[in-house]
Amino acid sequence: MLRPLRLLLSGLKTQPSRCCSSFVSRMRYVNRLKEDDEACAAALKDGSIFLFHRLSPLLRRPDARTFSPAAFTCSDVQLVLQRLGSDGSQLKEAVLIGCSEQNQAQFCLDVGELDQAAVEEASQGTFIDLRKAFFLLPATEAPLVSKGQALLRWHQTSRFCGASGQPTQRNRAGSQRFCSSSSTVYYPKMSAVAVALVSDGSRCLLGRQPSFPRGLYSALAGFCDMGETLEEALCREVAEEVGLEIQSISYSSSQHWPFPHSSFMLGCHALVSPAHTQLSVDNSELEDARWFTMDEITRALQVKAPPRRGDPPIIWLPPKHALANRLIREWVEQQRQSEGGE
Ligand SMILES: NC(=O)c1ccc[n+]([C@@H]2O[C@H](COP(=O)([O-])OP(=O)(O)OC[C@H]3O[C@@H](n4cnc5c(N)ncnc54)[C@H](O)[C@@H]3O)[C@@H](O)[C@H]2O)c1
Ligand SMILES: [Mg+2]
Repeated sequence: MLRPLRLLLSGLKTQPSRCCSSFVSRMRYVNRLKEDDEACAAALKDGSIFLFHRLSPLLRRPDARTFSPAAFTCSDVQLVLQRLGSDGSQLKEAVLIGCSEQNQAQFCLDVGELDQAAVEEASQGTFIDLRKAFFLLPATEAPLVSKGQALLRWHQTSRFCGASGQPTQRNRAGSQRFCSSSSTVYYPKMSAVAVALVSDGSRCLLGRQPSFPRGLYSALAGFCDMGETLEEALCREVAEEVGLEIQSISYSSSQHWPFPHSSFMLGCHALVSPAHTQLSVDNSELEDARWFTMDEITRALQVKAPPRRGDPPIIWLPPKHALANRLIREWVEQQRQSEGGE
């Protein structure tokens, strides 16, 4: 039977098209939802929604060892909201996060004005602070939750225009906010952070801030200043924090880091001249910085969990989710390859 044209057109709007590779069509679909409020509202009806309570994501435990972010359908969320006495209009506050490989639009929604325990009971999950949740989740799922939280936080802190002081209005997807008084469009922001794993050829340099848990050492990092290149930021931060000059900077990879407020981490490897490895640590920034041998790093990588109170002191490294961990592992691999090649 022929479908009416209106239905065909609405179908085109609410599903990724099938003309290109599935990745391309998903990316174009998400882009369309950001620009078309009507298509976005329709996509929400068929989409999945991740709930947050005052920026803490709702997680479920499919089994004793696994945590996963709870994904709800729009009608599930409506039921939960209705059970708790809400009229469901909050659903309009949902923010688009992306699109799953199953072509389903993904949204996040903060239900912070409802009673936390009541939502947990109705949805059979637990709201867990992102600082904990991020590391409980598999590395494949943590970025989705951290992106959702970052977008929700941005909306909560961007309600007014910096130029006119008037309230801003969001589009349906939540990908931008607009001030009709000053005609300013605001987009979600990230701060760029440069991270360097510095090596002298046989050792690597790690430091710790006073706020780090006991025994944790990480790669040197710092926020990029306005107008700086990545390379300039890395050279400045290493000079400021440990008094060394670096060279041979090579880019590794990047990640979104939700702590404390949405940073865009850019990870690099760098070298110091073996003749200039004497550290001069700025104790206003770092409590300690040291050179670590390959043996020390290999041992530290084997530490599976942070030491508990009363445990003997040990050195441990950032968890797998962190870019610093990746840089350290890449360095170990490079060392192994160069030892094998000698
Ligand atoms: N994912 C990872 O592997 C990884 C590794 C290292 C650091 N980090 C993160 O990188 C971030 C920056 O590292 P850092 O603390 O060494 O930076 P840093 O050395 O630049 O020192 C932080 C200080 O810089 C100032 N600052 C300048 N611009 C800022 C901005 N846009 N936002 C906030 N503060 C700003 C503040 O005074 C702040 O206290 C931290 O949030 C840390 O969590 C992540
Ligand atoms: Mg720093």
